[in-house]
Amino acid sequence: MVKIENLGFDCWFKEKSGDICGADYSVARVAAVDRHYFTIRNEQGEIPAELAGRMYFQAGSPSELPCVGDWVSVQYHSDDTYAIIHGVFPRKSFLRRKRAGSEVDYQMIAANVDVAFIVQSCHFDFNPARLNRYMVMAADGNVEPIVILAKTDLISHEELQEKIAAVKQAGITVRIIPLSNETGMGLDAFHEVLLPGRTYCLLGSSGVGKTTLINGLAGRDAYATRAVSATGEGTHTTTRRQLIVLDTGILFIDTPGMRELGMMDRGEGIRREFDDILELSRTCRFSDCSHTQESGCAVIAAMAGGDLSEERFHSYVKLRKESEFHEMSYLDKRNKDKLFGSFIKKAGKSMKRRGSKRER
Ligand SMILES: Nc1nc2c(ncn2[C@@H]2O[C@H](COP(=O)(O)OP(=O)(O)OP(=O)(O)O)[C@@H](O)[C@H]2O)c(=O)[nH]1
Ligand SMILES: [Zn+2]
Repeated sequence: MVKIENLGFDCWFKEKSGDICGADYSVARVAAVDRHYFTIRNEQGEIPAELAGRMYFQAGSPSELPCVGDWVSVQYHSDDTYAIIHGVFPRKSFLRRKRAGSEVDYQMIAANVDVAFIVQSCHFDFNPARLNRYMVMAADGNVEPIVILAKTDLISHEELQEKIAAVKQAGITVRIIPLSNETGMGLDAFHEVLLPGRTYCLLGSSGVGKTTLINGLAGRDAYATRAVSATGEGTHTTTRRQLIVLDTGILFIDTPGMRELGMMDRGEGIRREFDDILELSRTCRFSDCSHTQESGCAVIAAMAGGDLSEERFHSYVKLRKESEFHEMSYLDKRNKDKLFGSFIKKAGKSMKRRGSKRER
């Protein structure tokens, strides 16, 4: 059986127990969140959980509600098969990002992450400015960043030295681990960083080799999907495990928010990389020009005149489609979050339900 300390509950959190956890409460860690459905991890394993209705009322914003990695105080019910979360511990560190269009509203991505590996592939993905944005995010949340330059097998030794120099040139002074899942180079250095009871995450664009790295440590089913029963309503939802405990006692967090971060980033990259096309499209006759058949389309004119290659335009269209898809799914979720009121309504109902059970 693992102890709560093995899950990362160290002195820092213990000191705060008095304020958060009364005698009737136990401590557990949030392992997955899917809207109102929580999965918590304790010494025994994973248990579905629900927030006490009071928590919805007391939270000033959604970012104060528990997220993956948070330590929470809970009470167990139904022979310990189900838990109610009553409080959240202060966060030692966190990863969050500003919600689009807001200066003050944040989306929590994960809490209590000790080290974030910021992964870029040496090949197409390499971009020191983007690395720096991740560095800022880590610093904002008190998370230690380590840079991984992945897929070193795709470039020469000299090119790798240039890339490392470029990272340092960009003002990044943290540790850099060049590695390749293909040749095994650098994997030892990566493994040496990992300590039992500490929590890690991998941040970076899609396709840079994050999953391959984790699978190398954990075996294929580390993040396997698991059914979590939705409490009370008699429905079921399926949540991918977001906090995993490896056999070696090392903890990894991988949340949908982290994936979206990598995707969004790609959108930004596209805007920068294809700024010539964006510039052109500003001079199209119609502001919503699709650049396929419209008269007065500056993009079509540029292609006809040989100023823009069709190939370049097609790769722009392809990448934009991908990134729009991911940004849309993000907006979708954001809108759901905006319905914070519906959270509260639901909480009210579940409070009433529990209240009426007690009266019986
Ligand atoms: N050449 C090379 N290819 C690699 C390396 N590591 C992973 N790949 C390949 O790169 C592709 C993407 O790897 P993943 O591990 O799925 O990348 P990811 O970052 O998890 O991507 P998402 O799951 O989309 O976030 C796969 O086809 C891997 O086989 C490497 O070190 N060198
Ligand atoms: Zn056009």
